[in-house]
Amino acid sequence: MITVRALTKRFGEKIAVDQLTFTVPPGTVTGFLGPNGAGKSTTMRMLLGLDRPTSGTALLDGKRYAELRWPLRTVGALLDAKAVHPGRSAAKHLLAMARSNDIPDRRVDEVLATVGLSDVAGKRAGQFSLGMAQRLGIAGALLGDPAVLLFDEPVNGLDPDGVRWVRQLIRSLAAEGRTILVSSHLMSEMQLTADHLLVIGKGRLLADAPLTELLASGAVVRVRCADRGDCARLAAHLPGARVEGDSVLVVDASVESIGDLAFELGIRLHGLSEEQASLEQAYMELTADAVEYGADSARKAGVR
Ligand SMILES: Nc1ncnc2c1ncn2[C@@H]1O[C@H](COP(=O)(O)OP(=O)(O)OP(=O)(O)O)[C@@H](O)[C@H]1O
Repeated sequence: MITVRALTKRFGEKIAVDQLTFTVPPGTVTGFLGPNGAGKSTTMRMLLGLDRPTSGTALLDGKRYAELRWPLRTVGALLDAKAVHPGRSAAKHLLAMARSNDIPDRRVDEVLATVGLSDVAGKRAGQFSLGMAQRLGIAGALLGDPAVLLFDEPVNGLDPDGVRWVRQLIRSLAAEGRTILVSSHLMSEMQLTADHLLVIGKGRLLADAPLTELLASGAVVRVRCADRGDCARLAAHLPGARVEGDSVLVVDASVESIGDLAFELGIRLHGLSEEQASLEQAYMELTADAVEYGADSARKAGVR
């Protein structure tokens, strides 16, 4: 279980994480989603004792990282796959980690087999491709058989086979009852991996909901008008409605209420249907104001 309470991190004037509160229960994959610079890595670093919170708490199974006698046996993490001594072999690297946490040496061979690196155990980590380095990082995370696992952008830079492998591994680790927090800036990736989503923007929590609920919240009613000119007239009566060609798109409204409204206004309709917005759309809407260097902020700043 991960418990984060009013967690805040300032770097000088900049607030990277702002009063973040959430819990991550065991047995499910929780996606930690937000645009670049949203504060995902900083939150994970505070959970791992690598950054000190300005205020608030970040707990792993009820304890701060610094209170854990053998941290690798409670929490495994993949943060920066390339942060490995380049001259050390994969096996030596893992052996050093194991011994520092009183983990039996045999775990090294076990985790190397789990991630498919047994054949290159003696090869220097500096010669590893990004995909291999990522697998080595995951082996290190699994070494202490921890109940809590943190993965920061685990599929970044992987080929399609690697991506599929990481996804399956993460799902199976959750099925074993572990607590899994996995960050990404890609909704499409989270849609395939996570059961539950924490969405953050500019350090603040924007959504904490099951994937299915976020999908439902993106429902849109599409109204096709027989006469295009009527679209604008209908949209004017519906807050938040948007005209798109011969259609009006409306969020948070029922087909019945829109049908009745069109009837009252004497507008002929050629179509009235409920559509599921893609998760990508729901995410874009949630984070529209929270993107640090997105197209939108560039536009607001007058950049073309
Ligand atoms: N050591 C630091 N000193 C100053 N500012 C920092 C530091 N670390 C992070 N930040 C700032 O804090 C904010 C959050 O960064 P963070 O890396 O946590 O975001 P993120 O959601 O992980 O983004 P990304 O997907 O780009 O890694 C950013 O604006 C970043 O520039």
